Amino acid sequence: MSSDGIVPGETVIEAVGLGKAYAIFKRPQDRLKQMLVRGRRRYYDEYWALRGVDLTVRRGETVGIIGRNGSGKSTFLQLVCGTLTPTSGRVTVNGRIAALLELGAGFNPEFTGRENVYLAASVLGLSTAQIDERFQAIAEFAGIGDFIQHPVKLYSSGMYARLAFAVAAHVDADILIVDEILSVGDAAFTQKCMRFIRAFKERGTLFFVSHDTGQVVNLCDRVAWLDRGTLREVGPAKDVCHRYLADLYGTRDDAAGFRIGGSRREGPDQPVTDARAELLKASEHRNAIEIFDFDESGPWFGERGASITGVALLDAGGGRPAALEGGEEVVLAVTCRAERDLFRPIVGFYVKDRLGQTLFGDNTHLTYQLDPISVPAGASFTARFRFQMPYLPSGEFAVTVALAEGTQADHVQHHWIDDALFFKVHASHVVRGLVGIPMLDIAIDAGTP
Ligand SMILES: Nc1ncnc2c1ncn2[C@@H]1O[C@H](COP(=O)(O)OP(=O)(O)OP(=O)(O)O)[C@@H](O)[C@H]1O
Repeated sequence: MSSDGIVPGETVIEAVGLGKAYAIFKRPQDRLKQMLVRGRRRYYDEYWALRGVDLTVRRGETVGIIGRNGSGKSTFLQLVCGTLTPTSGRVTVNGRIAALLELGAGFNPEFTGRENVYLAASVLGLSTAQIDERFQAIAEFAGIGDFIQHPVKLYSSGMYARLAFAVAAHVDADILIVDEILSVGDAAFTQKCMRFIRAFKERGTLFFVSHDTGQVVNLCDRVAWLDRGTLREVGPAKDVCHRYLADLYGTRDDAAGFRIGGSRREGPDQPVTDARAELLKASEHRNAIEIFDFDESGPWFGERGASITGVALLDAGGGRPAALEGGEEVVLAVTCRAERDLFRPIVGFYVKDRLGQTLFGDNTHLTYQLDPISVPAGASFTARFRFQMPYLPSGEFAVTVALAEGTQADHVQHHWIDDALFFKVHASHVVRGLVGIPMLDIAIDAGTP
């Protein structure tokens, strides 16, 4: 690979000045008028979803496409697949493309899953005999059971994605296009797809669209960043994702407060204070939280390549009080030990109420996605989540903690402990809803007569 991330070799996709414009009619009747005047007058505005895109992709490359919502990613991929025709420029493709697009894989909704497998695989160039041979493997990969005999219009979006992926995985494609489809599957299926994608990378060309830049960096050699329909940058995955994220967060790369790989803190450190905070503290509604000790014996699962050894809810100064308060700044500290070398550890937590409803939670993935950390075997490390505890209704709460390795979509779960830490809220002014949020001001204005 060269310094700009380009893999040398035969060109499989070449887009030159590629563009797609849509006609936007202000009123429905304008569309009719336009048909009648046959191009002699224009009753529409032109909207360029994609404009002037030049991109060359070589055999064996893995190229990520990133960009904000509506930046033209799907339009570009549909032009490459030939499901859309360009308004300007051209795109040439040399090889068999299997596309997994966010909105449909070209299945006929009235046909059964089985019929669609035959249809889609034959469109992709397989003979009936080849499909007969592979059908069982496709059905097993999809794992949708008897649903394969039912019309796909009855499928959930997850089932649809499973079948689409199963077909694409078995048609000997040279080029695989994966557009956000992984976001609809469950975790186990996503992992299966990621294993397939990784194996596919060894032999084919991959186009990969995801809003998860960590996953893009993990998988792709090069990244193309689309911005309002134009190609803003193409280059090595990590560099381009870095600048994209900086742009997304509205800060320059080197701006204070934006450090990819470290913790990111913006704005003042002051928590948002409820206008009645002092009043609440002094009242019978004082949101006192009693904290119990870390319970190592809670139900757990995981491969134990690393372990969670401690969970504590601390005050803002890192002290370990017996009680905290809703609305206050707190730190949840999760201490872990690597039993073997770890690459990209992710530590996360959920807070659940006594009915098991998740109130909130978070993990370290986003913070470290572009500059992953490694931990050598035998070393201990602590993830700290500093946040403002919401006001909670009275009752008992449990914190579930997890330690994984990989990315959000593709990871090994090392140690997941349900109910690792309990806490109890003794009184509250929150009478409705799962949590109370700080009210910055509450007032009744005098009405005008
Ligand atoms: N058929 C259409 N008619 C008019 N405008 C369209 C049409 N299809 C897409 N667009 C517009 O083109 C722009 C690019 O859309 P596109 O779906 O390619 O973006 P995207 O980057 O894939 O977005 P997302 O991340 O939300 O999936 C958007 O502004 C969209 O509204």
